[in-house]
Amino acid sequence: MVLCEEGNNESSYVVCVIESLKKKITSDRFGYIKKRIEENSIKLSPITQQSYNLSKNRQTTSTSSSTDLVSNLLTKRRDDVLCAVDSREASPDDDESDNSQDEGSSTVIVGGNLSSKNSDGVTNFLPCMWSDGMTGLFGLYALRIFNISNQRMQEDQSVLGRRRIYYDTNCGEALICSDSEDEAVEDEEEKKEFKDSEDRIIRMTIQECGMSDAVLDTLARDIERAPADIKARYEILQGEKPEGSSKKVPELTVKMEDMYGDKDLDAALDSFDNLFCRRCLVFDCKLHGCSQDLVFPTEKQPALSSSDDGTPCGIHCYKLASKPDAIMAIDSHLPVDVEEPTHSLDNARNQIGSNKKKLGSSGQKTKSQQSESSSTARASSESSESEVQLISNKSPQHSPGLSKHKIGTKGGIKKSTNRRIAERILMSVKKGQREMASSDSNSIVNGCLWPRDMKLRSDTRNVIKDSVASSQYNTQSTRSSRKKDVLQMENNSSFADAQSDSMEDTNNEHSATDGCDSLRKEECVDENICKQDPHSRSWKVIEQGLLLKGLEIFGRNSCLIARNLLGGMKTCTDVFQYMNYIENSSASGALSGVDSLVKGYIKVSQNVQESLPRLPLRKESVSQPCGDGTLGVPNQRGDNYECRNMKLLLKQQQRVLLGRSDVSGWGAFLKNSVGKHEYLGEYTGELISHKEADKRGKIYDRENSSFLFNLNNEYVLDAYRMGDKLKFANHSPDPNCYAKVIMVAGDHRVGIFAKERISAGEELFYDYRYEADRAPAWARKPEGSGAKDDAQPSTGRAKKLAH
Ligand SMILES: C[S@@+](CC[C@H](N)C(=O)[O-])C[C@H]1O[C@@H](n2cnc3c(N)ncnc32)[C@H](O)[C@@H]1O
Repeated sequence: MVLCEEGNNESSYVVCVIESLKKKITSDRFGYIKKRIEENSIKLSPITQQSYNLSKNRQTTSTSSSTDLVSNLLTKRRDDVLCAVDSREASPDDDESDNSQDEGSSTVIVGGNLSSKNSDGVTNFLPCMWSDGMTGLFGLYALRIFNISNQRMQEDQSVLGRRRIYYDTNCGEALICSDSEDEAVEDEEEKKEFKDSEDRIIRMTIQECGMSDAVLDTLARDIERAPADIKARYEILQGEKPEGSSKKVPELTVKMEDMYGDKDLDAALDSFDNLFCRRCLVFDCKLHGCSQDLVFPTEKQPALSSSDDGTPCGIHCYKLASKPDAIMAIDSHLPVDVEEPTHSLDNARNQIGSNKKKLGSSGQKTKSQQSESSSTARASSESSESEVQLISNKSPQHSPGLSKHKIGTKGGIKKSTNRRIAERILMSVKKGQREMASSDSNSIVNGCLWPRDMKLRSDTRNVIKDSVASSQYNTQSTRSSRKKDVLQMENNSSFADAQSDSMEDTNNEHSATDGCDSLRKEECVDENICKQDPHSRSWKVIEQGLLLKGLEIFGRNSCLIARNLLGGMKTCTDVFQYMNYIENSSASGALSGVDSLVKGYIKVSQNVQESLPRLPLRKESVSQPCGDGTLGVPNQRGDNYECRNMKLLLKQQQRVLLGRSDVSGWGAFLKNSVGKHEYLGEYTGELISHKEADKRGKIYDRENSSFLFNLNNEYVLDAYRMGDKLKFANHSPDPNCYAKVIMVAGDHRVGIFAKERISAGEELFYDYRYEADRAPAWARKPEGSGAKDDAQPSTGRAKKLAH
């Protein structure tokens, strides 16, 4: 420490003291950081070494066998993404590439092998481009099913909640735009916290030089606060730590530990592994609950056949259900930290909870414990990334890598832990089998739902209740813009339709045990299905739809389908049994509706060459016409009504082209002619809150270009930055299309349908249904047109409304 001489000038003495304190703090800080870097590099070295070994091992293995898909995995993934991006950029005007926007919105980016087109010309694995150019960075790790859940902006990410950032018309640079004075003031007034280092300078300087005005002034100048604040802070500090009790040098060290102790590398990595959502690319994603397991095409198992390495994907894996002895093998197969299957979000959340707890209690743990737990967590997380292949990759060449990994992981595990895990899994499996048996018999005797179905049913009902309640709320409401803004669902036949479409039992709000017929119309669309095998009976239409999608994406891999698409709904065993049931059902006539679709997919997926990356199937080759009675439901409205959800789910949409509109800017045009009520496609976009929408709307209104669509009383779709081509459909009071909010797999989604027969090449219009008091001139209904506006007056921004 520099020695300061007390002289006449008190102020320069104080400055000298402060400077020397700062130097001391800085050097302590450097020392501490250096120490932590060294510690962390020691901790990291086994991990990096292990990754290096794995990668090296794969490389060696792949040289010995050309069939190994995981050869030089890291380079391959990088190259794949670059290729995909290149191919997209190469053909901007290509007709097929037009379609890529459509496809892009439902694209599943599955690590590498982002093939842009298959031989049938069906584009499937194209990267969703982030407007901010993040694809290159995150594309490798993102599994994104944009269409299914769109993208929910978190409140804390709110553009307005932070710094009022908007995006310019070129979709590129952000505009910083403060449009709310109140919020700006609020931000300014936010109290600045004192840093630990500032606290120490205040305390030590005053202890050294006293608390004269000159000292306070100098400190105030240095720390950029008011002298009164410095004084108040010192008093607080004194209250926290009575004078005289502080021992200067040790305190400094302890303080450093406090300051940086929580910035532990393990904790950070744990957070990343467990809390970072790889779909939305944010931490603590509310939509997906946690980080998603990653899936790569190399994981895709072909037919469930002999070469299976027997590694179960979790306690509900069909491999365990069919062969309980296999549990003993888990000892050497399961990643150490896998205590629960990742079949449901709940489980995942629980896992997060426990991880959080682990982090929270890190103070009680020793460092080595922390290190061990986190590296095992990482190991399990890694298993969700590349090591998911462990589950599915059956190539014998890959096995050595796998076993290496296991050995590496196992190194830090005590045998007793393994035994405990195995015992727990054994118990769970037995319990599961007991429950399965009893619920099965119950369902046969009473003809009612399985317990799991009951839960789902009640969950679904809650969702519906919420929707109905909120729609009632909305129709009654005159309280706020939001309430008036959203769908008038109850009065609105469209939403009632939408509900009855997928949730026929909304009105049957009796007890869940009222009998299966009334409750299960939704899942047992086909009464014949109810009478069939229990495997089929318990499958809802939406679950079957997801299974179809799963077969299309992963092939016949029950582990991956269950985990990625049917989490919380069906287990791996359920999927496996159902697929077997379908496959073994003899005559094609014995299967109806979706069952035969599933069979088609199973059949085709078996034929897909195993060595190729996923080949997208032509939907037309396996789909069957709807509304012809194959679903067992009379064609109630004669307009393919009952297929709407499925069409949305399966993206069976029309080709839409982009062109210069007859009315304004760009417009959407239909490539082929369609009949009345035909499903044309989906209006997709970012899923944002109404608050966010109102804030963005201000900017959009200024630009006279809004892509906001009112989805429900919680969310608005904003297609400004991303969305399907249908977002370019313009408004007309006498349109040829209409928009409808439909419940699909528990999500509200917007479908655009033909209001009449539309010829090929026609421009598509629908009525934006802007509220009268907010509609721009071009969307106002002509005076005396007699058109009744059922929208309530409100104060928010104009948003499109469904019928
Ligand atoms: C969803 S965008 C439709 C695509 C738009 N034409 C474009 O080029 O981006 C909605 C915007 O298109 C314009 N628009 C849509 N229908 C219109 C109409 N009938 N007359 C004038 N402008 C219209 C308005 O500026 C509106 O905000």
